[in-house]
Amino acid sequence: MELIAETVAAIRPLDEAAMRAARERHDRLTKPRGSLGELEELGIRLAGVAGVCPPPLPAPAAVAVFAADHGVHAQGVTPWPQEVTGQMVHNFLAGGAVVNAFARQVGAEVTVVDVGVNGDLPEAPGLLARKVANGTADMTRGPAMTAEQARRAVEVGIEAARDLVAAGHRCLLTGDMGIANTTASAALIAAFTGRAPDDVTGYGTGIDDATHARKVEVVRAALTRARTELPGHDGTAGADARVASAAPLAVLAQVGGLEHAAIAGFVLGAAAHRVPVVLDGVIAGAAALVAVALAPGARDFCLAGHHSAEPGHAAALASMGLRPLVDLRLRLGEGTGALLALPLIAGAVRVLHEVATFDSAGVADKDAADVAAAGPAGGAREDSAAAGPAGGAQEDSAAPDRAGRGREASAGVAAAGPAGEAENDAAAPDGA
Ligand SMILES: Cc1cc2ncn([C@H]3O[C@H](COP(=O)(O)O)[C@@H](O)[C@H]3O)c2cc1C
Ligand SMILES: O=C(O)c1cccnc1
Repeated sequence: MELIAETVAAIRPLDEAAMRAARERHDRLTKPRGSLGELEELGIRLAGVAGVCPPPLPAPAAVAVFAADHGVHAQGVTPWPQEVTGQMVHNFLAGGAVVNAFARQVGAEVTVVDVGVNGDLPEAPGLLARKVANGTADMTRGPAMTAEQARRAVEVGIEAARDLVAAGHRCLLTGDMGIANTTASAALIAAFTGRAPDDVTGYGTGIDDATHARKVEVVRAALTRARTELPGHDGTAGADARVASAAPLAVLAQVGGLEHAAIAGFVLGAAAHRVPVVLDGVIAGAAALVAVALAPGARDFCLAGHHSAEPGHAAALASMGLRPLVDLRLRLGEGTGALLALPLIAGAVRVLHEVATFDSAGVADKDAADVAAAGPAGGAREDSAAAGPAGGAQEDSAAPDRAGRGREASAGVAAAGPAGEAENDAAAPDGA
């Protein structure tokens, strides 16, 4: 079978049993229920991704920076010369970019993938030479890529994910480098979400208002042209999102970039291997729309690292129902926003491995406290009402075998390694 179809077919839903085990475990840990907010949901989802509770820590982690050039650069949508794409690749390989500093900070490995930089790059350690073309064509004048180039670039991403997972990486992060790629991102996001170009086109690396106005018109012109070449398109903006979801690769070829294609493949590959993939900013958001249109189940394997200053990013994340972990008004790309989120993801997982349960720590369970304090959260009150005032705590202390097992299991996390207790939990939830 062809690699893209094979990868899409390999993507399975989240593992419900592992998520149930994680949910139940969260409720037994020595903290008020729900007190870790979205990190609890994150830990539960990661259990579903891995199919085990607790899920593996997201380490070692690897960020893949997909680099490519854009023909639409000729339309004056960015003040930066196209050569900066290749020059930044050298900087990544020398360890001198922001992505390298942040990767060192969180212990992630950086891999740079040349999927379409205009011009030759010398071989170098850390560089995967996977050039599909010397950049895309100008999307205002014709399709950015041929169907074959788009397919091949998606495969490059799938293969990169496969190889990083095979090398032992347990969390993948997306990165990008491509001068003018926020223009292609805006076009993809407009096409897939149906939003208007002026809603989703931002200031990229930093442009003046006149350049921004031109950029919006460039996105509009590319979409208008593309509609005439997409089978089944009636030429109206209202049909964009329907056509994009029915023919994502065709839309990708019309207005996307080679790095968008590769990142879409990277997302699919991570999902097929049941490894979480942390999305960086607007370029990753646009690429993930392509991946999710190809395989809706891939969405559950995506974590939104951060909220970029580019307006299209929020539109892309909202349409996939993903909430960003951090919001620092970054507008850089390279994988920087994804890397900054990694410690939060690790924290969400570590809680499930290391935090003691009420039984094991000898802390009185919540129900007694809830009844006394009638805490502010509606959920807590509901729970105590449902469980009754006698509560799990008393029951637990009256059942030494369960308390004992709890203590032993908790210690076993450190001694026997992460998976031990989890599998027990999944097989025989404690609270049953
Ligand atoms: C020195 C430099 C380093 C970067 N690192 C990431 N980007 C980011 O900016 C580019 C997109 O912005 P636009 O669409 O406005 O050209 C991409 O290469 C992206 O990764 C950079 C841009 C520059 C100039
Ligand atoms: O959101 C991003 O990742 C981004 C924003 C501006 C420029 N480059 C990347």
